[in-house]
Amino acid sequence: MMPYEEALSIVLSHCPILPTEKVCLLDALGRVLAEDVISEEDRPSFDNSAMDGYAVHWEDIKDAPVELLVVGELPAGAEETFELPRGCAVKIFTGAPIPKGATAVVPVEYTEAKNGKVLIKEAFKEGANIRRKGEELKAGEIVLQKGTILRHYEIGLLASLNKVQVEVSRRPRVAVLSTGDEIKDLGETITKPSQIRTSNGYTLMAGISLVGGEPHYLGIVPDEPDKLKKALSQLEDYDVFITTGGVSAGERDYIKTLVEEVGVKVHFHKVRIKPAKPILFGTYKEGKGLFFGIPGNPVSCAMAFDLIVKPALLKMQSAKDYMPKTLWAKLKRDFSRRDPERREFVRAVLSLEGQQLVCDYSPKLQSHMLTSYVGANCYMVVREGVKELKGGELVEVVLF
Ligand SMILES: Nc1nc2c(c(=O)[nH]1)N[C@H]1C(S)=C(S)[C@@H](COP(=O)(O)OP(=O)(O)OC[C@H]3O[C@@H](n4cnc5c(N)ncnc54)[C@H](O)[C@@H]3O)O[C@H]1N2
Ligand code: MOO
Repeated sequence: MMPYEEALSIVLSHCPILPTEKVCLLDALGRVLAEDVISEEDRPSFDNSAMDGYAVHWEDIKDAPVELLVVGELPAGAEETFELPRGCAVKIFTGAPIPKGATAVVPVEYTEAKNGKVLIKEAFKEGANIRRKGEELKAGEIVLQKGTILRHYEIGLLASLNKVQVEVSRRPRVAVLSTGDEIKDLGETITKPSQIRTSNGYTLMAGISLVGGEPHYLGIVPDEPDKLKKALSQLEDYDVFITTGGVSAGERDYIKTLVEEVGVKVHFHKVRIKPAKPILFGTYKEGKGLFFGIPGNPVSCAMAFDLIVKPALLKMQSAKDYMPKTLWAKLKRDFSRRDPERREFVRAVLSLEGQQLVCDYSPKLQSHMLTSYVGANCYMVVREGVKELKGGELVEVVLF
C-alpha cells in the first residue's frame, strides 16, 4: 500500500492551475489572491496621534510636572493648520494630525486641565504616542503577495487600500456525489432501520466552500452500475469530481471499475492511512480534472478531505500555503492500538497547559463516529509500525 506522503505528492503533482478572475472585495473571502497588491501611498499618510491627550514640544515636558497654555483643539479629521508655539499644548484626539513643532503626545490620564492651562504630570519620551507617516507601509511596497489566502484580516487590509475589486483564482467547480442504497438525504423519510442519514455530501460541500471551492451537489445514487455510470458521465463539467462510498473491497463497490469506464486514469487506489484507506485518485480531461473516490465512513470522508483533497483545491488556486501544518505536543494519556500497519490520524484536542502544548485524543475513534470531531482541532499522528504512545511523550499533530 502507498504511504501518505507519496499519495499526497502524486495528487499535488497533478493539480491543474486554474485561471484568474476579478471579483468584488467581499466575494474574495476564502479565495486565493492572484496579484501582488501594492500600497499606492505611505501609511499612515501623515503623522498623527495614537492617544487622546495633549500634543506638546517634548523639551517643554521633559522635566514635568509643568504647566502649559492650551492653544487649541485638534479632533480626528482636522486640518493641521498651525504651528505649536513653545510653552504651549494643543488638545488632540486619537488619529488627529500632529501640529507642526509638536514632538510628543501626553495621554489625557497624565494631565489636569485648569483655566485654559494644562498640568502635565509626567515626562514622556521624544516622539511618544506619535504614529509616524510611512511607519507601517511605504508607497510602492508590496502589501499582500500573490498566492495569499484571503481571510477577514486581508479583506479589511484590501479595503483600507481602496481595492474595490481584486484578482483571485477562479473557484474550482467541485462535484459531490454520494453513493449507497442505504443512504437517505436530508428530509427524506427513513423507512427501515438499516437506512442511514447522509452526512458525507454535506461535510464535503462545507469543506469545499471553506477553501474557496464551488460545491455542486449531485445527490445520492444507489449502488447500481447503470445509475452510477450515468452520474459519473457528468465528469467533464467539473474541475474536481468527488464520490463517497463504494470504493473498498465489497462486491457492490463499483466506483473503481466505473470511473475507468468513463475515462478516468487511476493513479492510486488504497493508501496506508487510517481511516480512509481505500481512497482512489485519478485524473480526466487529459489531466485537467481530478477525481477522488472517498470512502463512505463519515470520519474517513472528513479526514480524506482534510489531508488529501483540501491541499489539492488550494494548490489548484495557486495558494502559496497549501500543505497541512504540523507541530509537536505532549500527549496527555497513553494511546494504544492493535494493528500498527497504517499511519493513523486520530481526532484530538490541542491546548495549552502552562507553557506546554498538550494533546488529548477523542474518546470514540472508530471511522463511523463523526462525533469524534466535536471539539477536536487537530489530528494526532500515529506513525506506521507504532503500536503505542505513552502519556508525557511528544507526539506529532496536524492542525485542522
Ligand atoms: N473486506 C473489506 N471490507 C472493508 C475494507 C477492506 O479493506 N476489506 N475496508 C474498510 C474500510 S477501511 C473502509 S473506510 C470502508 C469504506 O468503504 P466504502 O468506501 O466502500 O463505503 P461504503 O461501504 O459504501 O460505506 C461505508 C460506511 O459508510 C456509510 N456511508 C456511506 N455513505 C455515507 C454518507 N453519504 N453519509 C454517511 N454515511 C455514509 C455506509 O453506510 C457504511 O456504513 O470499507 C471497509 N470495508
Ligand atoms: O479507511 Mo477505513 O480505515 O475504516 O475508515
